[in-house]
Amino acid sequence: MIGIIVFPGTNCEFDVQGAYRELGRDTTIVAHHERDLDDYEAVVIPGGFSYGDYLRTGAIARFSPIMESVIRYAGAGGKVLGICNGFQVLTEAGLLPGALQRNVGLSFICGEVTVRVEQTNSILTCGMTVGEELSLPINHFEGNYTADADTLERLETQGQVVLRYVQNPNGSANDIAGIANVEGNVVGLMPHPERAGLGFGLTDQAKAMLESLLMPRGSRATQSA
Ligand SMILES: NC(=O)CC[C@H](N)C(=O)O
Repeated sequence: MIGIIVFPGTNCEFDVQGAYRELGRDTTIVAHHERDLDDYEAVVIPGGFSYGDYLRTGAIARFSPIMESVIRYAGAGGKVLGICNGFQVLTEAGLLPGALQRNVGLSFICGEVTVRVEQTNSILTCGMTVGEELSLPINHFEGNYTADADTLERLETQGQVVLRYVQNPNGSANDIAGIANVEGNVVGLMPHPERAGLGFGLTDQAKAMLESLLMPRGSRATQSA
């Protein structure tokens, strides 16, 4: 069972639910005021505009009761995936380094991007192949990943950059589209794999990405490391 966390303003929870339903996986919606995550094999924080993106995107959601549980869950090795606004919440909560700032050009972008898989040591990419490229939808205003030089250096040398844009759409440092924590059990990305073909059938590569979340830790990553 996958727990999908919603805050006021989240709007991609049913996309995530629909995608996992297509994969035959059960999901439950978990409200921001709840605290219990024990029953879930993975937790997804979906996209949207939590608390209207007021103050700074993700900055209010991080104070929700459920985020204390997410921090504990991640600390115990639980799998946490943040998609778009979910990525923004994870950086605000300190579960991932850096921040997402406004896109270069200051426009909301909505379209398809090609991303390259850079690492297979994470819960998002363990069923994929390094160097594999795939097309994923994006729609965001604040997807421009930034971090100080030392953090960027650490992300690169420790293999925490899991996805990179082939053509950078938003000004993200080092073309970063998604990162993991050192352990690989917490991942955030700006593109939306759950929407890749949603309504028409998910693409095979999006399926592989979403299925990765439910693979036993280390199963494929250890083989390909
Ligand atoms: N699709 C989304 O999750 C949007 C993310 C965020 N609120 C932004 O515009 O940057």
